Amino acid sequence: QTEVSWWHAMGGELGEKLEEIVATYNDSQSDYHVTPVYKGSYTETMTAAIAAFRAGEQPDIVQVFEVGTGTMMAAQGAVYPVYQLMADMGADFDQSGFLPAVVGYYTDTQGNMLSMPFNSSTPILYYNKDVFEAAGLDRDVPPKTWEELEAFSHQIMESGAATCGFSSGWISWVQLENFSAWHNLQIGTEENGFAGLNTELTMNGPDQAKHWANLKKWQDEGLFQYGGPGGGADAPAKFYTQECAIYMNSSASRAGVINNAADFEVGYGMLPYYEGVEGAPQNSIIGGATLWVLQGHDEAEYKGVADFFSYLSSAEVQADWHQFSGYLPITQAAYELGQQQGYYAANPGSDVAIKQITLNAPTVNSKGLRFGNYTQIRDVIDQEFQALLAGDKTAQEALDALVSRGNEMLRDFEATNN
Ligand SMILES: O=P(O)(O)OC[C@H](O)CO
Repeated sequence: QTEVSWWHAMGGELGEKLEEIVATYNDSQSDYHVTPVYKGSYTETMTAAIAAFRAGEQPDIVQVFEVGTGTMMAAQGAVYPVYQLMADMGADFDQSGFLPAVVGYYTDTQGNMLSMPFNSSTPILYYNKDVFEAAGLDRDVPPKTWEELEAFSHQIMESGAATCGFSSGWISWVQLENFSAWHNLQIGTEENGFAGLNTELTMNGPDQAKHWANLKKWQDEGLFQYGGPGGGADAPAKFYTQECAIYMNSSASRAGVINNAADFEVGYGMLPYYEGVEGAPQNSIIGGATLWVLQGHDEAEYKGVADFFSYLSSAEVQADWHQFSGYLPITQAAYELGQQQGYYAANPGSDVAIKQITLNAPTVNSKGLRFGNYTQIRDVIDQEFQALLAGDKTAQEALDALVSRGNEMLRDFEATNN
Protein backbone atom coordinates (compact mmCIF):
# COMPACT_ATOMS: atom_id res chain seq x y z
CA GLN A 1 0.00 0.00 0.00
CA THR A 2 1.27 3.46 -0.87
CA GLU A 3 1.15 6.10 1.84
CA VAL A 4 -0.14 9.58 1.00
CA SER A 5 0.28 12.34 3.58
CA TRP A 6 -2.08 15.30 3.90
CA TRP A 7 -1.35 18.22 6.22
CA HIS A 8 -4.47 20.20 7.03
CA ALA A 9 -5.83 22.98 9.25
CA MET A 10 -9.30 21.70 10.06
CA GLY A 11 -9.96 21.57 13.81
CA GLY A 12 -13.10 20.77 15.82
CA GLU A 13 -16.16 19.47 13.99
CA LEU A 14 -14.54 20.10 10.61
CA GLY A 15 -11.46 18.05 11.50
CA GLU A 16 -13.59 15.13 12.66
CA LYS A 17 -15.57 15.19 9.44
CA LEU A 18 -12.39 15.38 7.36
CA GLU A 19 -11.04 12.28 9.12
CA GLU A 20 -14.31 10.47 8.44
CA ILE A 21 -14.07 11.33 4.73
CA VAL A 22 -10.48 10.06 4.59
CA ALA A 23 -11.36 6.86 6.46
CA THR A 24 -14.16 6.15 3.99
CA TYR A 25 -11.71 6.59 1.12
CA ASN A 26 -9.12 4.34 2.76
CA ASP A 27 -11.73 1.62 3.29
CA SER A 28 -13.00 1.92 -0.27
CA GLN A 29 -9.81 0.67 -1.93
CA SER A 30 -6.55 -1.07 -1.03
CA ASP A 31 -3.88 0.60 -3.18
CA TYR A 32 -3.42 3.80 -1.16
CA HIS A 33 -3.63 4.91 2.43
CA VAL A 34 -4.12 8.62 3.08
CA THR A 35 -2.93 9.92 6.46
CA PRO A 36 -4.36 13.28 7.49
CA VAL A 37 -2.30 15.33 9.96
CA TYR A 38 -3.71 18.39 11.72
CA LYS A 39 -1.03 21.09 11.79
CA GLY A 40 -2.90 23.92 13.54
CA SER A 41 -4.21 27.15 12.01
CA TYR A 42 -3.96 27.92 8.30
CA THR A 43 -0.90 30.08 8.92
CA GLU A 44 0.76 27.40 11.07
CA THR A 45 0.03 24.72 8.47
CA MET A 46 1.46 26.77 5.63
CA THR A 47 4.53 27.78 7.63
CA ALA A 48 5.12 24.14 8.64
CA ALA A 49 4.87 22.96 5.03
CA ILE A 50 7.35 25.58 3.80
CA ALA A 51 9.83 24.63 6.55
CA ALA A 52 9.32 20.93 5.82
CA PHE A 53 9.97 21.49 2.12
CA ARG A 54 13.30 23.13 2.92
CA ALA A 55 14.19 20.11 5.07
CA GLY A 56 13.05 17.61 2.41
CA GLU A 57 10.25 16.33 4.65
CA GLN A 58 7.21 17.80 2.95
CA PRO A 59 3.85 16.02 2.82
CA ASP A 60 2.27 15.06 -0.51
CA ILE A 61 -0.66 17.41 0.03
CA VAL A 62 -0.98 20.61 2.05
CA GLN A 63 -4.14 22.61 2.65
CA VAL A 64 -3.45 26.32 2.09
CA PHE A 65 -5.92 29.14 2.76
CA GLU A 66 -6.99 31.38 -0.08
CA VAL A 67 -4.69 34.25 0.86
CA GLY A 68 -1.64 31.97 0.59
CA THR A 69 -2.34 31.49 -3.12
CA GLY A 70 -0.02 34.26 -4.36
CA THR A 71 2.87 32.85 -2.35
CA MET A 72 2.21 29.25 -3.45
CA MET A 73 1.94 30.25 -7.11
CA ALA A 74 5.34 31.88 -6.92
CA ALA A 75 6.91 28.79 -5.32
CA GLN A 76 7.20 27.11 -8.70
CA GLY A 77 9.80 24.45 -7.93
CA ALA A 78 7.94 23.37 -4.82
CA VAL A 79 4.49 22.90 -6.29
CA TYR A 80 3.17 20.20 -8.63
CA PRO A 81 0.30 22.03 -10.39
CA VAL A 82 -2.89 20.05 -10.02
CA TYR A 83 -3.97 20.27 -13.68
CA GLN A 84 -0.60 18.81 -14.66
CA LEU A 85 -0.65 16.13 -11.96
CA MET A 86 -4.10 14.95 -12.99
CA ALA A 87 -3.07 14.82 -16.67
CA ASP A 88 0.23 13.05 -15.92
CA MET A 89 -1.55 10.42 -13.81
CA GLY A 90 -4.31 9.90 -16.36
CA ALA A 91 -7.03 10.96 -13.90
CA ASP A 92 -10.29 12.59 -14.93
CA PHE A 93 -10.29 16.27 -14.13
CA ASP A 94 -13.01 18.52 -15.45
CA GLN A 95 -12.12 22.03 -14.42
CA SER A 96 -15.36 23.37 -15.84
CA GLY A 97 -17.33 21.37 -13.27
CA PHE A 98 -16.23 23.72 -10.48
CA LEU A 99 -18.06 26.94 -9.65
CA PRO A 100 -16.67 29.91 -11.63
CA ALA A 101 -15.91 31.89 -8.46
CA VAL A 102 -13.70 29.03 -7.31
CA VAL A 103 -12.00 28.32 -10.64
CA GLY A 104 -11.13 31.99 -11.17
CA TYR A 105 -9.35 32.19 -7.84
CA TYR A 106 -6.98 29.27 -8.41
CA THR A 107 -6.09 29.37 -12.10
CA ASP A 108 -2.88 30.73 -13.66
CA THR A 109 -2.85 33.25 -16.51
CA GLN A 110 -3.45 30.41 -19.01
CA GLY A 111 -6.56 29.32 -17.10
CA ASN A 112 -5.01 26.16 -15.62
CA MET A 113 -6.00 25.14 -12.11
CA LEU A 114 -2.97 25.01 -9.85
CA SER A 115 -4.51 23.61 -6.67
CA MET A 116 -7.46 21.34 -5.92
CA PRO A 117 -10.55 23.08 -4.53
CA PHE A 118 -11.79 21.39 -1.38
CA ASN A 119 -13.19 23.85 1.12
CA SER A 120 -14.24 27.20 -0.27
CA SER A 121 -16.33 29.46 1.92
CA THR A 122 -17.62 32.99 2.09
CA PRO A 123 -18.54 34.98 5.18
CA ILE A 124 -22.21 35.25 6.12
CA LEU A 125 -24.29 36.63 9.00
CA TYR A 126 -25.71 34.45 11.77
CA TYR A 127 -28.28 35.77 14.22
CA ASN A 128 -30.14 34.61 17.30
CA LYS A 129 -33.84 34.46 16.40
CA ASP A 130 -34.95 34.11 20.02
CA VAL A 131 -33.04 37.22 21.09
CA PHE A 132 -34.48 39.14 18.14
CA GLU A 133 -37.99 38.21 19.24
CA ALA A 134 -37.32 39.06 22.88
CA ALA A 135 -36.12 42.49 21.72
CA GLY A 136 -39.33 43.07 19.77
CA LEU A 137 -37.73 42.50 16.37
CA ASP A 138 -39.05 40.20 13.65
CA ARG A 139 -37.36 36.85 14.31
CA ASP A 140 -37.40 36.02 10.60
CA VAL A 141 -35.72 39.18 9.31
CA PRO A 142 -31.95 39.63 9.64
CA PRO A 143 -30.48 43.13 9.21
CA LYS A 144 -29.82 43.91 5.54
CA THR A 145 -27.78 47.07 6.00
CA TRP A 146 -25.23 48.34 8.51
CA GLU A 147 -27.73 51.07 9.40
CA GLU A 148 -30.26 48.38 10.33
CA LEU A 149 -27.66 46.32 12.12
CA GLU A 150 -26.79 49.33 14.29
CA ALA A 151 -30.46 50.09 15.05
CA PHE A 152 -31.26 46.42 15.79
CA SER A 153 -28.23 46.18 18.08
CA HIS A 154 -29.36 49.23 20.07
CA GLN A 155 -32.85 47.78 20.41
CA ILE A 156 -31.45 44.40 21.52
CA MET A 157 -29.17 45.95 24.13
CA GLU A 158 -31.69 48.50 25.42
CA SER A 159 -34.41 45.85 25.77
CA GLY A 160 -32.01 43.67 27.76
CA ALA A 161 -32.43 40.76 25.32
CA ALA A 162 -28.62 40.52 24.99
CA THR A 163 -25.65 42.54 26.18
CA CYS A 164 -23.90 42.91 22.84
CA GLY A 165 -25.04 43.52 19.29
CA PHE A 166 -22.47 41.66 17.23
CA SER A 167 -19.08 40.06 16.91
CA SER A 168 -17.06 38.91 13.92
CA GLY A 169 -14.46 36.33 13.02
CA TRP A 170 -11.57 37.14 10.63
CA ILE A 171 -11.54 40.98 10.76
CA SER A 172 -9.29 41.20 7.72
CA TRP A 173 -11.25 38.74 5.61
CA VAL A 174 -14.77 39.79 6.69
CA GLN A 175 -14.54 43.48 7.66
CA LEU A 176 -12.02 44.63 5.08
CA GLU A 177 -11.53 42.25 2.11
CA ASN A 178 -15.12 41.03 1.79
CA PHE A 179 -16.43 44.39 2.94
CA SER A 180 -14.62 45.93 -0.05
CA ALA A 181 -15.83 43.36 -2.60
CA TRP A 182 -19.41 43.57 -1.26
CA HIS A 183 -19.32 47.35 -1.78
CA ASN A 184 -17.52 47.07 -5.12
CA LEU A 185 -14.46 48.85 -3.73
CA GLN A 186 -10.97 48.14 -4.99
CA ILE A 187 -8.59 46.28 -2.66
CA GLY A 188 -5.44 46.73 -4.76
CA THR A 189 -4.23 47.88 -8.16
CA GLU A 190 -3.59 45.41 -11.02
CA GLU A 191 -7.07 43.91 -10.61
CA ASN A 192 -6.57 43.31 -6.89
CA GLY A 193 -3.24 41.69 -7.75
CA PHE A 194 -4.58 39.18 -10.29
CA ALA A 195 -2.94 41.00 -13.21
CA GLY A 196 0.60 41.25 -11.89
CA LEU A 197 3.09 41.46 -9.06
CA ASN A 198 3.55 45.23 -9.42
CA THR A 199 0.46 45.85 -7.34
CA GLU A 200 -0.32 48.26 -4.54
CA LEU A 201 -2.93 48.00 -1.82
CA THR A 202 -5.76 50.53 -2.02
CA MET A 203 -8.04 49.37 0.79
CA ASN A 204 -7.87 52.74 2.59
CA GLY A 205 -10.64 54.60 0.77
CA PRO A 206 -13.37 56.69 2.43
CA ASP A 207 -15.94 53.87 2.67
CA GLN A 208 -13.50 51.46 4.32
CA ALA A 209 -12.46 54.28 6.69
CA LYS A 210 -16.09 55.00 7.54
CA HIS A 211 -16.69 51.34 8.34
CA TRP A 212 -13.60 50.95 10.53
CA ALA A 213 -14.46 54.22 12.33
CA ASN A 214 -17.90 52.77 13.02
CA LEU A 215 -16.43 49.51 14.34
CA LYS A 216 -14.32 51.53 16.79
CA LYS A 217 -17.34 53.64 17.80
CA TRP A 218 -19.50 50.52 18.19
CA GLN A 219 -16.82 48.84 20.27
CA ASP A 220 -16.73 51.86 22.60
CA GLU A 221 -20.54 51.73 22.89
CA GLY A 222 -20.46 47.98 23.58
CA LEU A 223 -22.38 47.20 20.40
CA PHE A 224 -19.45 45.36 18.85
CA GLN A 225 -17.13 42.95 20.63
CA TYR A 226 -13.76 42.15 19.04
CA GLY A 227 -12.99 38.44 18.71
CA GLY A 228 -9.20 38.74 18.43
CA PRO A 229 -6.66 38.55 15.57
CA GLY A 230 -6.49 35.96 12.78
CA GLY A 231 -9.68 33.92 12.70
CA GLY A 232 -10.97 35.67 15.83
CA ALA A 233 -10.90 32.75 18.24
CA ASP A 234 -12.99 34.55 20.87
CA ALA A 235 -15.87 35.44 18.55
CA PRO A 236 -17.77 32.11 18.32
CA ALA A 237 -18.35 31.77 22.08
CA LYS A 238 -19.83 35.28 22.24
CA PHE A 239 -22.55 34.06 19.90
CA TYR A 240 -22.96 30.57 21.35
CA THR A 241 -23.47 31.91 24.90
CA GLN A 242 -26.05 34.42 23.57
CA GLU A 243 -23.95 37.39 24.69
CA CYS A 244 -23.87 38.82 21.14
CA ALA A 245 -27.04 38.51 19.07
CA ILE A 246 -25.35 38.69 15.66
CA TYR A 247 -22.19 37.03 14.43
CA MET A 248 -20.38 37.34 11.12
CA ASN A 249 -18.05 34.54 10.13
CA SER A 250 -17.27 31.93 7.51
CA SER A 251 -20.18 29.97 6.05
CA ALA A 252 -18.21 27.01 7.40
CA SER A 253 -18.77 28.22 10.95
CA ARG A 254 -22.20 26.70 10.42
CA ALA A 255 -21.04 23.28 11.66
CA GLY A 256 -19.87 24.83 14.94
CA VAL A 257 -22.98 26.97 15.24
CA ILE A 258 -25.30 24.00 14.80
CA ASN A 259 -23.30 21.98 17.31
CA ASN A 260 -22.94 24.68 19.96
CA ALA A 261 -26.02 26.86 19.66
CA ALA A 262 -28.41 24.20 20.89
CA ASP A 263 -30.40 26.51 23.19
CA PHE A 264 -31.70 28.92 20.58
CA GLU A 265 -32.78 29.08 16.98
CA VAL A 266 -30.24 30.40 14.50
CA GLY A 267 -31.11 32.57 11.52
CA TYR A 268 -28.91 33.22 8.50
CA GLY A 269 -28.46 36.32 6.38
CA MET A 270 -26.16 37.98 3.91
CA LEU A 271 -23.46 40.42 5.01
CA PRO A 272 -24.78 43.93 5.69
CA TYR A 273 -24.00 46.81 3.33
CA TYR A 274 -24.13 50.59 3.69
CA GLU A 275 -26.99 52.40 2.05
CA GLY A 276 -25.85 54.80 -0.60
CA VAL A 277 -22.61 53.08 -1.63
CA GLU A 278 -22.95 52.69 -5.37
CA GLY A 279 -22.95 49.07 -6.51
CA ALA A 280 -23.58 47.59 -3.04
CA PRO A 281 -24.42 44.83 -2.49
CA GLN A 282 -22.16 43.41 -5.21
CA ASN A 283 -20.95 39.87 -4.43
CA SER A 284 -18.79 38.44 -1.68
CA ILE A 285 -15.52 36.62 -2.28
CA ILE A 286 -14.30 33.20 -1.38
CA GLY A 287 -12.18 32.10 1.50
CA GLY A 288 -11.37 28.70 2.87
CA ALA A 289 -8.61 26.68 1.30
CA THR A 290 -7.42 24.47 -1.53
CA LEU A 291 -5.10 21.49 -1.63
CA TRP A 292 -1.63 22.01 -3.03
CA VAL A 293 0.54 19.09 -4.12
CA LEU A 294 4.22 19.37 -3.29
CA GLN A 295 7.14 18.19 -5.41
CA GLY A 296 9.69 15.62 -4.35
CA HIS A 297 7.65 12.41 -4.13
CA ASP A 298 7.55 9.34 -6.36
CA GLU A 299 4.99 8.50 -9.00
CA ALA A 300 3.12 5.92 -6.93
CA GLU A 301 2.32 8.58 -4.34
CA TYR A 302 1.18 11.03 -7.00
CA LYS A 303 -1.08 8.36 -8.47
CA GLY A 304 -2.57 8.03 -5.01
CA VAL A 305 -3.01 11.81 -4.74
CA ALA A 306 -4.80 11.90 -8.09
CA ASP A 307 -7.06 9.01 -7.11
CA PHE A 308 -7.86 10.64 -3.76
CA PHE A 309 -8.59 13.99 -5.45
CA SER A 310 -11.04 12.30 -7.83
CA TYR A 311 -12.82 10.84 -4.83
CA LEU A 312 -12.78 14.15 -2.92
CA SER A 313 -14.32 16.11 -5.76
CA SER A 314 -17.06 13.58 -6.53
CA ALA A 315 -20.55 15.02 -6.20
CA GLU A 316 -21.42 12.69 -3.29
CA VAL A 317 -18.37 13.54 -1.17
CA GLN A 318 -18.57 17.25 -1.96
CA ALA A 319 -22.31 17.47 -1.25
CA ASP A 320 -21.86 15.65 2.07
CA TRP A 321 -18.91 17.85 3.13
CA HIS A 322 -20.72 21.04 2.06
CA GLN A 323 -23.95 20.12 3.84
CA PHE A 324 -22.15 19.16 7.04
CA SER A 325 -19.72 22.08 7.16
CA GLY A 326 -21.32 25.06 5.47
CA TYR A 327 -18.47 25.28 2.94
CA LEU A 328 -19.75 26.07 -0.55
CA PRO A 329 -20.79 23.22 -2.85
CA ILE A 330 -17.69 23.75 -4.97
CA THR A 331 -18.94 21.85 -7.99
CA GLN A 332 -22.10 22.37 -9.97
CA ALA A 333 -22.84 18.64 -9.57
CA ALA A 334 -22.64 18.83 -5.76
CA TYR A 335 -25.02 21.79 -5.76
CA GLU A 336 -27.49 20.02 -8.05
CA LEU A 337 -27.29 16.87 -5.95
CA GLY A 338 -28.23 18.91 -2.85
CA GLN A 339 -31.20 20.37 -4.71
CA GLN A 340 -32.36 16.92 -5.80
CA GLN A 341 -32.00 15.68 -2.23
CA GLY A 342 -34.21 18.56 -1.07
CA TYR A 343 -31.44 19.71 1.26
CA TYR A 344 -31.85 23.48 0.75
CA ALA A 345 -35.63 23.36 1.07
CA ALA A 346 -35.34 21.38 4.30
CA ASN A 347 -32.61 23.62 5.75
CA PRO A 348 -33.57 27.28 5.38
CA GLY A 349 -30.55 29.56 5.18
CA SER A 350 -28.17 26.85 4.01
CA ASP A 351 -27.96 28.43 0.56
CA VAL A 352 -27.29 32.01 1.73
CA ALA A 353 -23.55 31.66 1.05
CA ILE A 354 -23.96 30.50 -2.52
CA LYS A 355 -26.61 33.14 -3.23
CA GLN A 356 -24.39 35.86 -1.84
CA ILE A 357 -21.25 34.88 -3.72
CA THR A 358 -23.21 34.68 -6.99
CA LEU A 359 -25.46 37.71 -6.32
CA ASN A 360 -23.95 39.65 -9.25
CA ALA A 361 -21.36 38.88 -11.89
CA PRO A 362 -18.01 39.73 -10.27
CA THR A 363 -16.42 43.06 -11.17
CA VAL A 364 -12.71 43.69 -11.26
CA ASN A 365 -13.09 44.72 -7.59
CA SER A 366 -15.02 41.66 -6.47
CA LYS A 367 -13.40 38.58 -7.97
CA GLY A 368 -11.00 38.17 -5.07
CA LEU A 369 -7.43 39.17 -4.33
CA ARG A 370 -4.01 37.76 -5.07
CA PHE A 371 -1.01 39.24 -3.31
CA GLY A 372 2.36 37.80 -2.36
CA ASN A 373 3.33 37.82 1.33
CA TYR A 374 -0.34 38.27 2.13
CA THR A 375 -0.21 36.00 5.17
CA GLN A 376 2.19 38.51 6.72
CA ILE A 377 0.10 41.44 5.47
CA ARG A 378 -2.91 39.96 7.27
CA ASP A 379 -0.90 40.16 10.52
CA VAL A 380 -0.28 43.85 9.81
CA ILE A 381 -3.99 44.39 9.19
CA ASP A 382 -4.72 42.82 12.59
CA GLN A 383 -2.10 45.00 14.29
CA GLU A 384 -3.48 48.19 12.79
CA PHE A 385 -7.04 47.21 13.66
CA GLN A 386 -5.95 46.69 17.26
CA ALA A 387 -4.26 50.13 17.22
CA LEU A 388 -7.59 51.58 16.10
CA LEU A 389 -9.54 49.79 18.84
CA ALA A 390 -7.00 50.93 21.44
CA GLY A 391 -7.52 54.53 20.37
CA ASP A 392 -3.91 54.94 19.20
CA LYS A 393 -4.94 55.70 15.61
CA THR A 394 -7.99 56.93 13.75
CA ALA A 395 -9.55 54.57 11.22
CA GLN A 396 -7.96 56.48 8.35
CA GLU A 397 -4.55 56.44 10.05
CA ALA A 398 -4.80 52.69 10.71
CA LEU A 399 -5.80 51.94 7.11
CA ASP A 400 -3.13 54.26 5.69
CA ALA A 401 -0.53 52.56 7.87
CA LEU A 402 -1.54 49.05 6.86
CA VAL A 403 -1.51 50.04 3.20
CA SER A 404 1.96 51.55 3.37
CA ARG A 405 3.39 48.71 5.49
CA GLY A 406 1.68 46.17 3.23
CA ASN A 407 3.04 47.84 0.12
CA GLU A 408 6.59 47.46 1.44
CA MET A 409 5.93 43.73 1.84
CA LEU A 410 4.59 43.59 -1.72
CA ARG A 411 7.78 45.28 -2.98
CA ASP A 412 9.90 42.74 -1.09
CA PHE A 413 7.89 39.92 -2.65
CA GLU A 414 8.20 41.42 -6.13
CA ALA A 415 11.97 41.80 -5.71
CA THR A 416 12.46 38.15 -4.70
CA ASN A 417 10.08 36.70 -7.27
CA ASN A 418 10.94 38.60 -10.43
O1 LIG B 1 -12.79 29.61 8.03
P1 LIG B 1 -12.58 29.34 6.57
O2 LIG B 1 -11.98 28.02 6.29
O3 LIG B 1 -13.80 29.57 5.79
O4 LIG B 1 -11.52 30.41 6.07
C1 LIG B 1 -11.71 31.76 6.33
C2 LIG B 1 -10.70 32.63 5.61
O5 LIG B 1 -10.89 32.54 4.24
C3 LIG B 1 -9.29 32.31 5.83
O6 LIG B 1 -8.46 33.16 5.11
